[in-house]
Amino acid sequence: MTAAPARGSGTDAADDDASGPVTAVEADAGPDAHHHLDHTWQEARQLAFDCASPIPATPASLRRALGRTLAADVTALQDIPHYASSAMDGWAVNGGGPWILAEAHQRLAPHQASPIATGGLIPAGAKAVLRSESGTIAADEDGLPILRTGGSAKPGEPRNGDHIRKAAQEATAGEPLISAGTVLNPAHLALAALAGHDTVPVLGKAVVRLVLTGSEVVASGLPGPGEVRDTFGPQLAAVVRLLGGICTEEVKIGDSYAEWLAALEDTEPGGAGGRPAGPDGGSAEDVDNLPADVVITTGGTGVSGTDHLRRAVAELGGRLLIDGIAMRPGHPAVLAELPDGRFIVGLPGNPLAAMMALSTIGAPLLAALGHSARPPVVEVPCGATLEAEPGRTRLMPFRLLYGMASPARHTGPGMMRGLAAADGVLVVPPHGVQLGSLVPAIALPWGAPIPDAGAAAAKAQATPKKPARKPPADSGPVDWSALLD
Ligand SMILES: Nc1nc2c(c(=O)[nH]1)N[C@H]1C(S)=C(S)[C@@H](COP(=O)(O)OP(=O)(O)OC[C@H]3O[C@@H](n4cnc5c(N)ncnc54)[C@H](O)[C@@H]3O)O[C@H]1N2
Ligand code: MOO
Repeated sequence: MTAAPARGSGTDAADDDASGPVTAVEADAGPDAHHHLDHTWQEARQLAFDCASPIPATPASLRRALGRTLAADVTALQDIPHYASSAMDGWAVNGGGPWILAEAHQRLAPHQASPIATGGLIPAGAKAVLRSESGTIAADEDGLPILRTGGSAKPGEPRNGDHIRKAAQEATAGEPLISAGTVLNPAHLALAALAGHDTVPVLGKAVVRLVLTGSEVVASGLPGPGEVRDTFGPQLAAVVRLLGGICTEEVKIGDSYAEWLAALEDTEPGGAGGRPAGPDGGSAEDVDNLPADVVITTGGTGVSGTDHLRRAVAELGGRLLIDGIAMRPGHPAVLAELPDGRFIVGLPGNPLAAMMALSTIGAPLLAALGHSARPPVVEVPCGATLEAEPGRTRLMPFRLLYGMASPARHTGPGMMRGLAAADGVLVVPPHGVQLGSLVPAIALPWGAPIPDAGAAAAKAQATPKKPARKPPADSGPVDWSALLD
């Protein structure tokens, strides 16, 4: 097998050596075929990663910072706690009892006490807090109220310092609390608030705008003949989020060129009929007002009179970085860059084709913009023999059965059933795969990582072992795919 002449650095070994020669192939022949060479699957993936630089760090409000990666250490802006406070409801006291009651917050002289609530500021002069259940208010001989220990008070209570939370107990001003590189969880956000921060610096992520096209597409109910239910609205924003982008807006347009051009021209956040796309949209804070870094379109990548993507990109002065990938499904996928720096990811309209195109070029692009490594390609033992299909890589959703990858059923370009049940996607090289041999695979954005049998085998080879007992003659791999429903 030939190693890939990678465009740029960081090519996965699994990409190269398991997927055959990486030479560009002729686009499908036919009256409307494009007169250019398609990129191979490997080239497209690498190019989509290499074309983008990480988006600079930005301040994010605490509510928006969950799951983001901290770009710089968070330090305490002042002592935490920044004042001594009471840990109990009761009285702040100075010295031993009985105590004369003073006004709250007033400096306490010896044998004076004043009422205090949990969290209340310890007044000057106070040495301890007496819990409310350990004290009683009585009248002295002159009928004035005095505080005495009683109730559940233990002997010697209160000792100096009892129930006082000292200032700086948790941290002193300037102390680092959360390290750069941490992926922020809810407790980190609470700690940052405690430390006095309103925002935290986070690594940049791509802001993504979705443009869903097609006048036949209906968003709810049962579609009539010639209509289709929208499969992108319910999933795309979520998948973009799983791939490391922030989906701020979703725009639906019909099939006219004017609508296409307007949708791609529009850089106004929240402009032209857009609506917030799921949980990342909504109430205005940081990201909602940022222009998109990436526009993902669906449909219109084909060659019919209503397929306007390439023309709109050209009219806007953009350039096509990828115009067709030698893969199936998802072949007509497009990656373009506009003069203002926005990337356009053109996904085919067929639902499975779109998701395969998104995995191929959208995932590495969003990873590069979002400071992440390129999603890995691993190797799994193939549970079926897959014939050669010269000139194109096939992306096949698979189920793992007894550790072997069996291609799922219902995986036509317009289907979602196979992907919905899948454990990952096989990247079948043009020369096919023999039953039992290793085949490259990628994980699903929402799925568990796939155990890398290739890496495990390489490790086992590197570690000399006792000779294994000879396997029985009939112990070859079994094609389990008949078990798939
Ligand atoms: N003469 C040729 N025709 C086609 C070719 C070709 O090479 N020559 N390629 C085929 C392939 S492969 C694909 S993929 C599609 C690409 O189509 P488009 O990107 O132009 O998408 P549309 O034509 O708009 O739609 C295709 C298909 O997808 C349905 N669709 C669109 N949006 C949605 C949605 N939101 N939810 C569900 N389904 C959607 C649409 O109704 C069509 O059925 O072109 C082939 N044709
Ligand atoms: O590439 Mo189309 O992507 O077969 O459906």
